[in-house]
Amino acid sequence: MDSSLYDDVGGLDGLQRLSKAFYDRVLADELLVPVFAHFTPTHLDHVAIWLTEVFGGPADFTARLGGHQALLRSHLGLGIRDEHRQRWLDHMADAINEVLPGRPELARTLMDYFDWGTAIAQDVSQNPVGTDLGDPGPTPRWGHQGLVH
Ligand code: HEM
Repeated sequence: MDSSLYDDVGGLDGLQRLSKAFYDRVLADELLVPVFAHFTPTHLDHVAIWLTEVFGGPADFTARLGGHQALLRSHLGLGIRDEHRQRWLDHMADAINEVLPGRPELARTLMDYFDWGTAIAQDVSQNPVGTDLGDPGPTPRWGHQGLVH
């Protein structure tokens, strides 16, 4: 399959709609609101730009927003627990169903990424703000067969 996941989800526009549908749910959830206490609307755009790069679109998160290391650093000190991560995944699955309905195979591939990525976010979040994470390497890329690199 030659198309990127980025193309399959409808490019940046599709990812912005996904990000919006996701945060509408997160910010209405009493379990998650304390974790997202410092949410600002830029967060929504930044997530769409991160996913653009991961799913094979332009590398704008690396060019403009600090790349892989900045993404990891955003999660320092959050102390994400198992139930936070699970709820995050539940909201993402619902948001995918809303924005990309009737595409179970695509939904599964996207959720494979989110399953993988949320485990890393949870792990990193146990470290205090300011922890030196070293060089995590380039932003990961995810395709139809899973992790590309
Ligand atoms: C694949 C998994 C994930 C991705 C792609 C992701 C993406 C992002 C991005 C791009 C940012 C930076 C936002 C900005 O610069 O404004 C961010 C920050 C953040 N993420 Fe995640 N995240 C993931 C998992 C999680 C999980 C599991 C949680 C908690 C349950 C979480 C909670 C947060 C919080 C609280 C912030 C900082 C909020 C803020 O600055 O307003 N993330 N995330």
